[in-house]
Amino acid sequence: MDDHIAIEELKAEIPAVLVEIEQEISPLLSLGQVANYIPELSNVDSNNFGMAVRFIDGATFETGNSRTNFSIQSISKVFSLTLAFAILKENLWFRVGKEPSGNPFNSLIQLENEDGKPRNPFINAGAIVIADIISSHFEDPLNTTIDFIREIAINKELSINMGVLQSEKNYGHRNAALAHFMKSYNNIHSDVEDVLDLYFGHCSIEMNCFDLATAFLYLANHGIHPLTGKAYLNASQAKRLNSLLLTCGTYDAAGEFAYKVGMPGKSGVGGGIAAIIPGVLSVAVWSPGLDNYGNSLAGAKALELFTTKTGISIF
Ligand SMILES: NC(=O)CC[C@H](N)C(=O)O
Repeated sequence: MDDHIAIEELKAEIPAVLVEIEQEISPLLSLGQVANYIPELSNVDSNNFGMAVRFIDGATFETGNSRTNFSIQSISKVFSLTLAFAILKENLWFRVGKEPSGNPFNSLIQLENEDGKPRNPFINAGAIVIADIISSHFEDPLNTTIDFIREIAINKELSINMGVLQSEKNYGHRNAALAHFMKSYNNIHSDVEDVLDLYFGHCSIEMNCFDLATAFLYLANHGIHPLTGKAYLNASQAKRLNSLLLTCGTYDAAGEFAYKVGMPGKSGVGGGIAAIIPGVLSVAVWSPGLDNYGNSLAGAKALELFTTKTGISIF
């Protein structure tokens, strides 16, 4: 079938699919556990659910609380990796691996066995190394990172939630331990404090589903943002980043997520998940209740229903 016709038929289906998804996930909203390591996250109402789909031509479909801001947390690791990948290119992989960890995102154990080189850029240790690379490269790394995210989200208003940032710092002992441990292996070059400020800073940015779907469009379009024409990665780098999202984007549940959803995606403990289908669309979903792996329980189900009902996935 002609690609264009297939895409137009897909678009026509989506409003009804979103209605069905919202109905079907509703009993799941109470089953997840909202992140409770900082008060700002534990106070978020678990009944929230939002979803936004954006096609690379800009067509948009949304449902629920798709314009309510939430803490993007680890989804920000995709944006920081994009910046670091553009700086170091393939040399990046001397500092951080590209294998699934099979361990929780904040695990310390593997790091010791592997001499301070994190398994991949999406576990906390890996994202802290990425923050170090950005810290060493830019004069004002946090503002550079935020400006980059504002640019790809096409939203100048995006900002950090200062309450979340302060709590991340107050309760960030495990991340500090990871950073210091890697410093002992000389895999952190800047001051640990500066690196953690950047890491906590980008985790504390707030976005909504519409913003996130917009921001992921460059990954759905071979590295070029289709709505601005700006290139952030070349096609090979975009392929590689998407491969990492598929194998590592949802931590030790990445196999299950790939099996059920069939899209490269990234989750965060704020309950967001953003995913893409190359050449077609990006989709972001938000529901704060998490499963045992720290991924949005209803959010992952919504994405599974999305690919199942529409029949579209990367496979
Ligand atoms: N998985 C996540 O979203 C973790 C991010 C969180 N800020 C942390 O460092 O623990």
